[in-house]
This record gives sequence, C-alpha cells and structure tokens, in this order.
Amino acid sequence: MDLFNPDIVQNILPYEGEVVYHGLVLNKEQCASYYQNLFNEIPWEHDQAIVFGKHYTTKRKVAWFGDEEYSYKYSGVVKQAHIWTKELLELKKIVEEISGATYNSCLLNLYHTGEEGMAWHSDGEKSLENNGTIGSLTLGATRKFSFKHKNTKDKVDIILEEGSLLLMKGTTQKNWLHRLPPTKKVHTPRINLTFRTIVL
Ligand SMILES: O=C(O)CCC(=O)C(=O)O
Ligand SMILES: [Fe+2]
Repeated sequence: MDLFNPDIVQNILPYEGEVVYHGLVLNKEQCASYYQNLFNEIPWEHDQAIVFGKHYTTKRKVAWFGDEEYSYKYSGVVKQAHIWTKELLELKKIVEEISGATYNSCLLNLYHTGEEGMAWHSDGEKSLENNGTIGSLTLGATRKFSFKHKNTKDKVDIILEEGSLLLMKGTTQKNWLHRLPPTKKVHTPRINLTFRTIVL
C-alpha cells in the first residue's frame, strides 16, 4: 500500500461496516452555485410520518428525486419522487465517478439551523438495495455526524465539511446507526444529498 497516495482513503469504522470520508469533491465556486440553485429551486417540503397513529411533521425539509416518479410508502406516508434536475444529474455524475457506484435516486435534506438534525436510524429499508453504497454530499454549514454500533454501542464521530463526500458501504446499515446531532453552535443552513439505489 502506498501511504503517500492521497487517493487511498481509510475506513473510519473499526469493524462490521465501511464508511469512507472523501473530503472535498467540490470547489468553493461549485459549492456556492449548487447551494444557491438547490436552496431556491428544489420543491422543499416538511417530512411527514405517522407513528402509532400520531401524525408528525419535521422542522427539517426534504425532497426526493429519481430516474422515475417512484412512489413508496415509508413511515406510514406515501412519498413521491421528482425527476432529476440538470444540477442534480451533474452532482450524481460526480458522486458516481468518485464512488464507482451508480444511483437511481436521491433524498435531499435541508436543515435550516443547527437546531434541526436527524435522530439515530439506519437506511436499511426494504426498498433500498441490500448492502448498496449510499453517497452523502454536504453543502452549506459544516456539521458533526455520528455512528453508533447497534450491539456494542461504540461511537465514531466525523465532521462533514461543505463540498465533502461520505460513502456508507457494505454492512454499515445492518450493524450501525447514524445521526446528525442538533447543535446550538451552527446558525446557517445545511443541504445534504444522499444518493441511493432503490429497488421497487
Ligand atoms: O444529513 C445527513 O448528513 C444525513 C441524512 C441521512 O442520514 C438520511 O437522509 O438518511
Ligand atoms: Fe440516513
């Protein structure tokens, strides 16, 4: 192994999963222009869930895009995908080239301030490709992101910078939870894009 080759990236999980932080894959100009475009053009909506018959609405906003107008029921609510925009297709291409995987959909999240986050979960729903790679791209504010092993409860934190790409691969979703912890230190929005392969 060539320790001096910056192309070699390390797995940040100690066992039973593979998470690779690629650092910056977009430059400052790209970050600024994609952020503006997505913030203004995406049809952002509050996420809805029905849990034990109770209806919840998130402060965070979401949007779902894909190759087709996929629809599927998740958390008791039917979600409907929009067809890729030009900018999302450009970002998908960049993420596909770096990750060596292909994706047919993308879930976008808009966190208006640090007080909005996402609770512990794994992305192992039935309609996601089994052990498929998830490519997670960050625009806007820098935030901490955490992993917790489902059995040992071991924790791993990572800082996700603007323009960075994080890949979650292999058995990660089966064995580890992840979350975006809320923080009082961040006052500006963050947009996150998770490129995925769904099987319907
Ligand atoms: O905002 C993030 O960095 C992650 C979002 C996430 O985990 C998800 O959409 O499933
Ligand atoms: Fe997730």
